[in-house]
Amino acid sequence: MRISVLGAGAWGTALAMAAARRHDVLLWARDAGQAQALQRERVNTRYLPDHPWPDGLQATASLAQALAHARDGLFLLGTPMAALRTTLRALPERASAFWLCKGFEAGTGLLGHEIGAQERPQARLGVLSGPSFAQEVAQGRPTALVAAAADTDLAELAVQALHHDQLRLYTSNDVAGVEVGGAVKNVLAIATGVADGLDLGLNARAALITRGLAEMSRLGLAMGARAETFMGLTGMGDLVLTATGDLSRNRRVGLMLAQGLALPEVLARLGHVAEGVYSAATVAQRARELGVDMPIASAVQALLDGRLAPREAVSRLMQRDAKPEWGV
Ligand SMILES: NC(=O)C1=CN([C@@H]2O[C@H](COP(=O)(O)OP(=O)(O)OC[C@H]3O[C@@H](n4cnc5c(N)ncnc54)[C@H](O)[C@@H]3O)[C@@H](O)[C@H]2O)C=CC1
Ligand SMILES: O=C(CO)COP(=O)(O)O
Repeated sequence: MRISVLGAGAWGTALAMAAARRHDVLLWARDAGQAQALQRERVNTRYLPDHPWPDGLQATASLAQALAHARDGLFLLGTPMAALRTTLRALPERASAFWLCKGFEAGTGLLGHEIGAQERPQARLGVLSGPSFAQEVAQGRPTALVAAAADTDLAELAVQALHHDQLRLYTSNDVAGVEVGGAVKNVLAIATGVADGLDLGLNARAALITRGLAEMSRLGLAMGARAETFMGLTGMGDLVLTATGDLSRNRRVGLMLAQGLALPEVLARLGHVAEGVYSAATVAQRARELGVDMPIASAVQALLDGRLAPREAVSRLMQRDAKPEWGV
């Protein structure tokens, strides 16, 4: 199969490497210098150093070439959420594509499938998500992902592209559920990073993860998702990974904020995108519109906006009235 991966960050590169073991894969980097370096060095020194490329992977800075390459194959969109709309707009009208980004679009508050319906209504579109640090996938360590699409044949195309010994692909048709899980877990990972950075303990972290999962599920159900999706890989699975794993950029944002660093300094040190920073406000916005209570996500947003200091954000959560664990 011919596959083009658009966006040469850590995750786009890791999946391009995985697919290239069995397919003809072209990785598009928007920066010509970066594309030349990738092609010459056959390793992504900036985003995924120490992981040499398989023979089946080539890089280009020509978007036209990348679009032609997978015209009848599969596109994997590896840009951050902020670039998903423009990337979708560049695709052929009837392309088959999965995006890899996790978040709500800043400003509009839309999920990927809602942007896709606006920009490429005739294309076959889906989302690839699940607990998966790029670095571990590049190392060939066992990982499970979910390919979610309304079109079952399209989900099967993702399986053909990526399913192999160390990478297990599950399929789903709950696109909204898979996307809400991926977007909200990033915001929650900032919260557990803050709690761990303040040394609040393992009890606090378990409470944040569990109550965060309840918030994620409430929002998802209000948006038409299915409850079981939040118990699966793209809900609980990705939340546990990101909230506890130090490879997570979102968790590291929380850890650094707890040390007292200002957000611009945190982002400069990170050197990668941390989608939770950009999604926190839109999670809160969608929750407000739908009348869904999301106290942890709201506290993270207040922290990122500079309205609360890390300890104040924690106090705000602890001072809430007692209530039943389930129900309103
Ligand atoms: N790194 C990981 O372990 C995983 C990341 N993701 C998601 O994948 C998405 C991308 O993340 P990473 O690859 O880790 O980010 P990264 O920070 O490593 O790289 C981002 C890449 O996107 C490129 N980019 C930014 N704006 C662009 C535009 N307008 N057009 C083309 N390219 C553009 C940058 O040049 C850079 O190459 C995020 O939404 C992230 O949440 C999902 C699963 C795992
Ligand atoms: O989505 C991820 C793992 O599934 C990566 O999380 P971070 O963006 O926080 O590193």
